[in-house]
Amino acid sequence: MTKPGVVLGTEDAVVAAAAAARHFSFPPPRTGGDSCRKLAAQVDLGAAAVTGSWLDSMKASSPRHKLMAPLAAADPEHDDWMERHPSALDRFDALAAAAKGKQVAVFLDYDGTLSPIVEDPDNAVMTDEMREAVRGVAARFPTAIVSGRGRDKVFDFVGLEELYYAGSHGMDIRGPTADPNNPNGKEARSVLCQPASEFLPVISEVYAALVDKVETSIPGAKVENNKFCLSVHFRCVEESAWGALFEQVRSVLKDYPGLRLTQGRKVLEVRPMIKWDKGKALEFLLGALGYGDDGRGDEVFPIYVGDDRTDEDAFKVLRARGQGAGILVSKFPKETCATFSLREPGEVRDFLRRLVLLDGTNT
Ligand SMILES: O=P(O)(O)OC[C@H]1O[C@H](O[C@H]2O[C@H](CO)[C@@H](O)[C@H](O)[C@H]2O)[C@H](O)[C@@H](O)[C@@H]1O
Repeated sequence: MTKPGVVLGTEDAVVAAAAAARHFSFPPPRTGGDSCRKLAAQVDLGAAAVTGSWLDSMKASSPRHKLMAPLAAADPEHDDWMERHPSALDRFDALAAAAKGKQVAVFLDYDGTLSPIVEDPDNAVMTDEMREAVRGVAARFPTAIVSGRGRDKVFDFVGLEELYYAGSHGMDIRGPTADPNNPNGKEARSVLCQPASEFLPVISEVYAALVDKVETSIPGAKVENNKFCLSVHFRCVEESAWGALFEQVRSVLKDYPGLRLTQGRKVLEVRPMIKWDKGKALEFLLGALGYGDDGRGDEVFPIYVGDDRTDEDAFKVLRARGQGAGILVSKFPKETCATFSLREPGEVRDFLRRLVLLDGTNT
């Protein structure tokens, strides 16, 4: 079946899109375009892997760019990037017009999107204001959290039963356990997807090995068990020890060819070697909501908000479907497949509050 792009519902949308800057096109072209090159979250772990290239990549995961503050507005790099990835708040009207008449569905990454990045992953709480904004959106639209965290852990942080949760980078999906529009009782929707369940024993084994080898020998390193995947944090590790940390991780993983290594923000992620990522989770959830390839796929307007390399897989899915809005949370110009940008979680909260006010045709 051919998938049509989003059909703008009003004249306003056409005018708004036409007014967009020269490098910016919305709805996005289905094949990606210049700004959507292959973004490698995964790095080769084989014999040819050079520690130097890993180090470059680890440094790139924590860029020290100039802040995108108003003062930086004269910066050509900043201007060019903002032209290609305008603020979702500034372009909210165009986005709302494109969504008109469609079912909005909202997908939210957690760390760096709903909660600010902090040194200790166990302290990455979200504010009550953010929780209320998410609660408001979930009362209007199907809403999912898509996180690298273990599903139970991210649920503990968010604490809203009416959401879908896709933990472990989408390898552990569960539907809502309560319906905000059905105050008379709980509704446990039977959505469940665990494509990597056979890897549970090996992940536990590697977790123990990494704690033993990396945490004990590299000061500041922290290994986090996210159930179907693991995080090796180096945010609190001296940069001079990053190479040693990578070598330790590689020496553990060499005995586990079924696992692969990817990168996030000052974190190495150990994941099963299966074709599953946040993009697949997004496709699964859209299908579960009745908007898969085989059904009413063109009737939905998915909005995906995320800050990390792993979120690029979801942005790519939206590009490929030629619909919805990918929104990258970043203060710095970054290569991305997202269409829009927001600078930090405070802007995400403001965006969610505006979404709640969309007129009634989007429910
Ligand atoms: O997909 P996400 O919800 O963004 O999860 C990705 C990883 O996020 C967490 O690590 C990141 O946030 C930490 C807390 O702010 C920060 O200390 C760390 O440097 C970041 O990489 C989480 O701890 C990881 O397990 C997730 O995989």
